[in-house]
Amino acid sequence: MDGSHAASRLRIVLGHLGCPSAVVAHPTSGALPLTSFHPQQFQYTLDNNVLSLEQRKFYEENGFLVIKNLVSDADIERFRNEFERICKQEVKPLGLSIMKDVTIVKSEYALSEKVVTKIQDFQEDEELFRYCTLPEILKYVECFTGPNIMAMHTMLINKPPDSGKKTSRHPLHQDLHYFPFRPSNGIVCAWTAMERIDRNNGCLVVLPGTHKGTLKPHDYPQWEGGVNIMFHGIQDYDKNNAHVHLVMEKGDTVFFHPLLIHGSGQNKTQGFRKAISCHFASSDSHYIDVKGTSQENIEKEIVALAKKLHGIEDVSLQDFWRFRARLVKGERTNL
Ligand SMILES: CC(C)CC(=O)SCCNC(=O)CCNC(=O)[C@H](O)C(C)(C)COP(=O)(O)OP(=O)(O)OC[C@H]1O[C@@H](n2cnc3c(N)ncnc32)[C@H](O)[C@@H]1OP(=O)(O)O
Ligand SMILES: Nc1ncnc2c1ncn2[C@@H]1O[C@H](COP(=O)(O)OP(=O)(O)OP(=O)(O)O)[C@@H](O)[C@H]1O
Ligand SMILES: O=C(O)CCC(=O)C(=O)O
Ligand SMILES: [Fe+2]
Ligand SMILES: [Mg+2]
Repeated sequence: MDGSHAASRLRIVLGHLGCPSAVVAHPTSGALPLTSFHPQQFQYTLDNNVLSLEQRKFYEENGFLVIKNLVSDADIERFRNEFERICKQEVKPLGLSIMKDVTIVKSEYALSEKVVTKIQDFQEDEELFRYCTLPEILKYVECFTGPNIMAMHTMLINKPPDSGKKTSRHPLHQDLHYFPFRPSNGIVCAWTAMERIDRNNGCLVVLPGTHKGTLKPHDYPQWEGGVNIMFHGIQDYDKNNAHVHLVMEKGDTVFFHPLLIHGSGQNKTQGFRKAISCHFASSDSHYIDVKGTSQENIEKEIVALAKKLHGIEDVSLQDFWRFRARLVKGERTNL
C-alpha cells in the first residue's frame, strides 16, 4: 500500500471511530509519516487485544485516544450525586482536597457546588473511586500500564463560569511535571466528560505528538487576572504545533500520555463544566528524586503547603504519592 493510500485509509477508519480528520494530521507537517508504523516500533502502547491497529497507531503518533460513549449515563449520575454530597459536606472523604477559583478563594461564600472548581484525591471515597475501577476504563488503561495498575491521582473538575478574568483556563502543561515516578510510558490519564464539552464551556486542548518530546520547565503563567494555585504552565512550546480542541459528549473518554501538552479554555457558559479523571501507573514503576530537575519547583510548593496547612514536616514528595496511590488491579509491586 503506498503512503497516500494508507493515509486516506487511516483517515476513513478514524472517521468511523468518531475522530475528526483534523486530529489525524501530523502535528508539524500535516502529513502522516506512515512509514514509521511498524508493529515492532510501538513504544507507547503494549501488545494487547483491545486496541485496533489503527487506534494503537493513533496513540503512538498523537499521544491520546478518544473512546466514544465509554462510561454510562447511570455511572455519571452517581458521580454527580456524590460530588454534590461532598460539596454540601454530607460526606468528608479522608485525604480529599477541595479547590476554589482564585477569584473567590478569599471570599466567605459557604461551600457549595458553585464555589468548588475541583476536588482532588478522592481515593478514599468509594462512590467516586468506582470510576477508577470501572472494567471499561481499566480495559484500556492496561494497554498502557500493563497488568499491575495503581490509581495515582484522582480529580473531579467542575470548571466554573468564567468571572471575566479568564481564571477558568488551565494553562498548557504536561501532567508529568507533577509526578515523581517513571517510566512515563507506563502512566496514562483517563478523563471522562460528564456532559457535552466543547469550546463554549472549555474543552481540553491538546498538542498532538508532543508526548514524543521531553518534560519542559513549568511555572505560573503571567496572566493579568490571576492564576489558580498549582496551575503551572509551559513557558516555551512550539507555537506552530497543531492545537486540537477535543469536543466530547457525555461519557466519552480520552486516554492520554503524561508528556502530552494540553490545557483547557475558558468556560463562557453559565454552567459548571464537569469531568472526572484518574492518572494510572504501572505499580512496577519507581519513584525518582526530582531535586536538581525542572520539577523541583512543584516539589517545593507542595512541601511548603503541607507544612503550612497541616504542619507536616520532613515528608518527601514521594511519600505524598505513596500515601494517595491505590491499587486497582493486579499486584502492588513497587509504587
Ligand atoms: C495531575 C496534575 C496536573 C494535577 C495536580 O495538581 S497534581 C499536584 C498535586 N496537587 C495537590 O497536591 C493539590 C492539593 N490541594 C491542596 O493542597 C489544597 O486543596 C489547596 C488547593 C491548597 C486548598 O487548600 P485548603 O485547605 O482549602 O486551604 P486554604 O483555602 O487555606 O488555601 C491555602 C492557601 O492557598 C491559597 N489558595 C487556595 N486556593 C487557591 C487558588 N485557587 N488559587 C490561588 N491560591 C489559592 C489560599 O489563599 C491560601 O493562601 P493564604 O491565604 O494562606 O496566603
Ligand atoms: N495567553 C495564554 N497563555 C498561555 N496559555 C493560554 C493562553 N491563552 C489560552 N491559553 C491556553 O491555551 C489552550 C488553548 O487556548 P485556545 O485559545 O486555543 O482555546 P480555548 O481558549 O480553549 O478556546 P477559544 O479560543 O475558542 O476560546 C488552553 O488550554 C488555554 O488555557
Ligand atoms: O480542565 C480540565 O478538565 C483538565 C485539567 C488538567 O489538565 C489537569 O488538572 O491536569
Ligand atoms: Fe493536565
Ligand atoms: Mg482562547
